[in-house]
Amino acid sequence: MGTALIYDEEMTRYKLLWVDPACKIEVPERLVVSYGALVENGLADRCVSIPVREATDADILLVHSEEYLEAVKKTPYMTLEELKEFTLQYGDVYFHPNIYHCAKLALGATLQLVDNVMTGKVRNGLALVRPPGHHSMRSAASGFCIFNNVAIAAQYVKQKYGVKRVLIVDWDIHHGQGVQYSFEDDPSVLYFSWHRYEHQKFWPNLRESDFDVVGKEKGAGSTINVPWNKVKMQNSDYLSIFFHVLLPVAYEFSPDLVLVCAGFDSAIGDPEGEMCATPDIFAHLTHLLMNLAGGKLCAVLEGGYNLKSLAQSVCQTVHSLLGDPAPRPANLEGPCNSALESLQCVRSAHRKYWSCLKHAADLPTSDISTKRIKLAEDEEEEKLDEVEKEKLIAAMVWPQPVKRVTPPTRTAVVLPDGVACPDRCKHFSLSEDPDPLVVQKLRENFIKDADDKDAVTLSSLIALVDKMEKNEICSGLALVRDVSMAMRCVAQHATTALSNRVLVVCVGDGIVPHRGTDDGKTLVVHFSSKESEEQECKYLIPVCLKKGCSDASGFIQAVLGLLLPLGYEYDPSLVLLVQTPGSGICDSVWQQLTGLLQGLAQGHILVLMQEDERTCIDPTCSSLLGDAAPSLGQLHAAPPEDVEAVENLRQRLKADWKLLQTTE
Ligand SMILES: COCC(O)(O)CCCCCNCCCN
Ligand SMILES: [Zn+2]
Repeated sequence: MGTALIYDEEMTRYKLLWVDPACKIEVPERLVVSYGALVENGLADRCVSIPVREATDADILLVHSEEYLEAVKKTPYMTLEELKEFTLQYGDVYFHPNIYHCAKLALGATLQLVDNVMTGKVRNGLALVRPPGHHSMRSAASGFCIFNNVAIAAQYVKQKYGVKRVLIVDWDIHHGQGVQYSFEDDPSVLYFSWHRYEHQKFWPNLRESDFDVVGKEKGAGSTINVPWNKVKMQNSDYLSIFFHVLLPVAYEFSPDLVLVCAGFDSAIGDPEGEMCATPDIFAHLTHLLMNLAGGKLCAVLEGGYNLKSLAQSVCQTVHSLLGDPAPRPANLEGPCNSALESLQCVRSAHRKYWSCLKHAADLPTSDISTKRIKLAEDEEEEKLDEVEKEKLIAAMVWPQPVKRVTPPTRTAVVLPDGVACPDRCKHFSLSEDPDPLVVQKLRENFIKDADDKDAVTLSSLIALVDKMEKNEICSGLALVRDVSMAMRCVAQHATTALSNRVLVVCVGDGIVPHRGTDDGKTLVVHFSSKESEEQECKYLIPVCLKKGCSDASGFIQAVLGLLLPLGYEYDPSLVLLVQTPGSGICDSVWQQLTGLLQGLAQGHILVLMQEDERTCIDPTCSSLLGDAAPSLGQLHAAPPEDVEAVENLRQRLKADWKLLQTTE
């Protein structure tokens, strides 16, 4: 299934008609450069183009009041003076004779996207719209917003499709208070927002944007606010919040649909956000959400005012929606102290609502928190006047995102004779006879007793890994007689011949290679049900789960809160995913794991399985080909000893792996 792109240039036909410093950044060029970049990068053509429609009164009244709608209906006929007058009653927003028409198109575009995803015409999509929506309230416009596109979309799908649970992820740098107010007592809509806050000093300056506002009555726990109390947040800060707050809760909640308030003012260069996360981070944020809700994801443009980083961020998002491998998450180091403080506060505020956070630490008591100590340079910066600051931010530079080309072959498979090659995969076998020297070396190193057939298989695997290295093949699956031998052989080849870093993820009670873990060339994470006899060290991490991988909740929480942070910080060039017999892992959990790991190593993942594991071939290939994994359903509480085990492991390892930190 494809990716929808919904855009109409009519939505560029309104703008600020008078002087207002607060609104001058919201310009039509925002849409023009975003759509233009999608066309220029050949992304628009790869999407399914869906026409916008005008929202009806009924659509608008799902969230807004009659009196507000009636008032807005009058604006097309107002003089300039009347428009200015009308605008004064609201904050940081402006009206224009054509903005009501455009607001109906923006909402209509959003609902068209939702309809096409819910009816299965497309898997996911992006609506490129303005005016944005997440600040507008039942009876008030606010923050450039007229109708609350995403809030209305959530009510719309509940009403029209009987959707039980909707997740709204708001990665715009402003708090979408309008969305929060619409669902604060509604447990069926989980609203997550991070936002520049600076202890309430940043717009919209609301007390209810802080981490301890969690929703009301039945909705308690279904509002997650992550305040950024400092600017210059980076990729590591954003990913830490995904790994240790949003994803664990989202998987427990198990939404039927994911809506994204896709504001890109959280990217570097933006005058509003003043953050330092680079546009390629949206490739990962999008990818990490794409295995929820069976892949049903609707992204709707909100903010984003640096035309360069906006265009790049929009392209990164659409690349991921199309299933293109994400760029490697380079140079992640770990969250800054302020982000860590917010992380700890949010996890503590929500531990009584979400079993995945039950073991979260208390609120930070440290009085050295960034709250009270105004660091010298901050005061220094504050002295800079607005104009100076804007010049500094506009002058910010960052690396051009790497080109994201999908290799000619998406998934290659090495199968025993007689096993059919799944659709859309390419059967991989040695084009010519294996090089006798290679076979000789293999025999010496790996195949003492085994027969020549192994030699052929192993040399096929080496050839396959070489082609992945050259980006001719993206991912691979191999069924082998002896997975441990194959694992050691591939790991050795990849680390020595190709001088790469290899992340080896072992699932099941099989044998684990010890090689390569001391020099950091290999990072082995081994999930099993048995206490390991292996000596744990920085690069050899045994994860013992009571019920092994058979308990979906315990396993997936270990993947989200431990394996992904490790993998992203390690940043391998190849992922080796090995399933040894007796893992007990079920297909849908295995597919979630395979899907999530493709955010690493530009999607270069090689799956090794025992040759008699025939039932696993199709689900594995489906995931390797980029299909969304099936939803796991609402997750019950993980076995306490498993949560404990992962928590203890995180505490022990966080000195070496900064992305594992969840407390100051
Ligand atoms: C949903 O709209 C997207 C948005 O969240 O980006 C709107 C931001 C309004 C920002 C209002 N203050 C501007 C002050 C200028 N220095
Ligand atoms: Zn914003």
